[in-house]
Amino acid sequence: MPEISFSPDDSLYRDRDKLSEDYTPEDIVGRDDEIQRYHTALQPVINGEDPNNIFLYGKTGVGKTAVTRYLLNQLQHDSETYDIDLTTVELNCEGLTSSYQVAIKLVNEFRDSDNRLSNTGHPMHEVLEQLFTEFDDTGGTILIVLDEVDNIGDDDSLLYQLPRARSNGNIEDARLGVIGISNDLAFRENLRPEVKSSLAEVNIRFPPYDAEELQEVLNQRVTVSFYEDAIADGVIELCAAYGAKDGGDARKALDLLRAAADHARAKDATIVDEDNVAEARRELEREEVMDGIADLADQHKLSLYALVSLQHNQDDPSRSKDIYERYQELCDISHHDARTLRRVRDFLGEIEGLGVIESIQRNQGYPEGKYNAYELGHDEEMILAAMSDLLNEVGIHEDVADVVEKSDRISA
Ligand SMILES: Nc1ncnc2c1ncn2[C@@H]1O[C@H](COP(=O)(O)OP(=O)(O)OP(=O)(O)O)[C@@H](O)[C@H]1O
Repeated sequence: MPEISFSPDDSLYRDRDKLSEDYTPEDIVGRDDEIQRYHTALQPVINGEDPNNIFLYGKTGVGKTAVTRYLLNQLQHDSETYDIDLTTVELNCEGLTSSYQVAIKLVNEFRDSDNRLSNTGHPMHEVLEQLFTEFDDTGGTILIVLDEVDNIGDDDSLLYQLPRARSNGNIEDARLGVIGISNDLAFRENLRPEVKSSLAEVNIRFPPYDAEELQEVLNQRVTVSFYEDAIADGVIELCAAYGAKDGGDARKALDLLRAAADHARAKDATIVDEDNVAEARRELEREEVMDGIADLADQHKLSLYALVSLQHNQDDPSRSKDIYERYQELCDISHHDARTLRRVRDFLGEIEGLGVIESIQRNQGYPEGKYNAYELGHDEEMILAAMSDLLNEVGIHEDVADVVEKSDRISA
């Protein structure tokens, strides 16, 4: 073993952790209107009145969670000044797909480890009773933040019960407010009217950031994360443009900046430059495409596999009827039911939406008319590596045997 392989290197980063998801920025920039509305909606807490139920919605990475943490920290601080007894509980509902599961988690948020409810085997009304008891025992004002609340799906009875708990006499000694957060815009629309009216007393929409706002977010984070002059001109603009193009997403912009800085650090550079950003961007886009392929359903993967295997030995784009023939062959081998040509065309359209393949419209003239042909939008090695699970199941088509060997090395 070499004497020393890892050693601390901090010539670039002042504090890299401040670029991470877990860090709550001390200052929130570019969300003044939303903060003002949110602040107003939380004001009853400081007045010792019943809190509003608040619903925040907007796409991913637009600051819903960051602004919530920022304002609740502030509220907690100010409550102490005015002797208000405030308890806040933040629960991320990812993976919690029913009211029952969320209710159990909430009960457990109020309990210590030797007193927690197990995940199954309790009638819902008992879980609710225990939850209401926890609220009353805690007393004062309780704010429950349910982040990614759309995970709860159609089984939303808890979202009906919580806002009504006090008026229905289920709790007496506590004032309860619910803050629901969602990036699934359809979820709010599809809530039952009686849930919508109580859960979403105050609605606050978080719009996507524009490039200028993202520059503000990045600049603010640069000052706490990097040493002075560590970021070359143009870097912030590039990262902001990337986030703005991709849904006005601050997380994307920050992730790109961090990835670019990691590239610079790996080269022992003391400045992050535009080349580092370009390199990091290629890498992030590649990861995104690979994740997109890995998440495809088997039928989509079979259609894609058919195209990859055809394209390996030809320069011209493949016609859907040829792709379909190869697809049927692959379905036969792997005992999947083959769908119709029309469905396979739909699958190819969806895969095109991920940027994995590209379609080209051809016109053959009479009698064939117009048709779509497809080619790959990324290297075949990468695509095959991303669907190695299907390859294990279907086996390796002879046309791509040499590529698979290479892609195994990529995914390893
Ligand atoms: N206005 C802002 N100022 C500073 N940092 C911000 C701002 N908005 C977002 N961020 C940062 O961007 C990242 C994503 O933001 P956040 O988690 O709040 O988004 P979100 O809208 O809750 O997204 P999701 O719905 O995916 O959870 C976090 O690291 C957050 O700190």
